[in-house]
Amino acid sequence: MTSRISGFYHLTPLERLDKISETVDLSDEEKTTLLDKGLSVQQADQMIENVIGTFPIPLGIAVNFKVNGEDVFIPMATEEASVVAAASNAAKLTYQTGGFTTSTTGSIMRGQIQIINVKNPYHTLAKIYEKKEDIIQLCNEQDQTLVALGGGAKDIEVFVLEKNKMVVVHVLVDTRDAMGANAVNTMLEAVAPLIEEISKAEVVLRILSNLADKRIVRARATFENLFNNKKDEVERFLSAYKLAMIDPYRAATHNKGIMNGISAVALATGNDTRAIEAGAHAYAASSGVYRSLSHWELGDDGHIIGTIELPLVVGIVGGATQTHPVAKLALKLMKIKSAEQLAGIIAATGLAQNFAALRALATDGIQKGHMKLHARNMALMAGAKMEQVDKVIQQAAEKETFNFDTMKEIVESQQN
Ligand SMILES: CC(C)(COP(=O)([O-])OP(=O)([O-])OC[C@H]1O[C@@H](n2cnc3c(N)ncnc32)[C@H](O)[C@@H]1OP(=O)([O-])[O-])[C@@H](O)C(=O)NCCC(=O)NCCSC(=O)C[C@@](C)(O)CC(=O)[O-]
Ligand SMILES: NC(=O)C1=CN([C@@H]2O[C@H](COP(=O)(O)OP(=O)(O)OC[C@H]3O[C@@H](n4cnc5c(N)ncnc54)[C@H](OP(=O)(O)O)[C@@H]3O)[C@@H](O)[C@H]2O)C=CC1
Repeated sequence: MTSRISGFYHLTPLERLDKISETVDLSDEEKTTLLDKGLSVQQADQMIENVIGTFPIPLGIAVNFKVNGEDVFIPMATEEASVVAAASNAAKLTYQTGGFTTSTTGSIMRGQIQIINVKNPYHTLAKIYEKKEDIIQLCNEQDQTLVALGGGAKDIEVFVLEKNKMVVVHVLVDTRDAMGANAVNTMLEAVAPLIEEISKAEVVLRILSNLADKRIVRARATFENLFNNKKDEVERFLSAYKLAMIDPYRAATHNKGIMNGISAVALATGNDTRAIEAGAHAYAASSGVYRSLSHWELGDDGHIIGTIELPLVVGIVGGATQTHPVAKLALKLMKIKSAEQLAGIIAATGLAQNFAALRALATDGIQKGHMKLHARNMALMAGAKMEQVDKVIQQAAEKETFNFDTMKEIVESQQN
């Protein structure tokens, strides 16, 4: 199987699906699910409240990815043009240098229990640690499945916030292949009365933390030096990264570019994109200054070496991962066997996304590539009918501009 398919984007959606089906066995029913709207109103009505319909967004496939030695087609759900093209374009430049290599620190989530108006916080801290085993045992009584899978509550950490007379207990829970929020929150609510008994004070918050700093994923890759060793372009690329390390205004956009890739795969697999984004941005600020989640260095051979590290809390069970039919298919397309494997692929996609953006910004600028692909949206926005779009774009290309005003002029001239 190879994910390196040149010109994949010239195929029709059905031809792309057939191509992928050559290596991932998809039934006709599964193909229909993907090509139809993917989620029925009846299914949606089982997932959230007050359902009146569904909100389908495009599902693309990033090609050219090799992650930990395995070729993989990566499903990306996004409304933004050029994101899938960018990820594929960047991955292409790593295909011959070994692709992406990833690692994870495990699947430990932090659950927080906040205790207020604590008279003697340090005395309370000591008493809580003395009862650690009771706390852990009571947590694990809430989720036999998780414990049977080798997961469950493993440890606690206690913090004194002296100024506010608060003590915060962190329960460290291994949630295995689940994102784990529901599992952790259930444990915290069950153990809160015991914490109040030990501390002789009032518990308020019992909720997991999205700053999952014990569930860090790292990815690295070497990108062929497409600048043909043009020194100035390599320097421009690296200067764009360095700005994102020292300037929060730039770092916010730099990391948004990374999340274009990360959130698209997270959404496609039914994961909680808000939880992932909250954790990523909190981690980006954890040094005290909000900065880039990725790092870029010049390799000996002139290639550019990229690395990324961030908390990436994803599940392959729980949440919508198994209830949304397309999410299940997205996991099948990537042949996912564990949450850690999925997290690695997602981190690799974010790194690729970042390379493509920095490369465009350091050379032609983002608009040249982005607007060429965004043109279809602009033509439709300017009032073009579906059958008109290709002709409108052709005329816009002749004028070498894809802005709304030009599109509107072209559409109106064609319709008169
Ligand atoms: C857009 C490209 C890829 C064109 O780049 P190009 O060099 O014109 O592409 P190419 O024709 O040489 O093709 C190279 C490969 O790109 C892919 N590719 C090429 N065209 C397509 C297409 N139509 N559909 C799908 N895939 C496509 C495809 O894999 C292709 O390989 P091939 O199939 O030829 O062997 C390039 O200009 C690019 O990567 N630009 C960056 C775009 C980007 O980053 N978009 C994200 C949105 S902008 C944003 O929100 C993030 C940002 C910018 O703010 C972040 C930041 O500030 O850091
Ligand atoms: N701040 C946040 O991020 C919050 C997020 N959420 C939401 O919580 C949901 C995710 O919570 P989560 O607990 O994962 O969801 P679920 O409770 O749906 O699924 C987790 C449960 O699945 C069972 N399970 C079966 N197989 C496995 C396995 N291999 N590994 C791990 N668990 C397994 C476990 O035990 P058992 O069967 O005993 O349950 C586990 O408790 C998401 O929808 C998210 O949006 C909710 C609140 C806050």
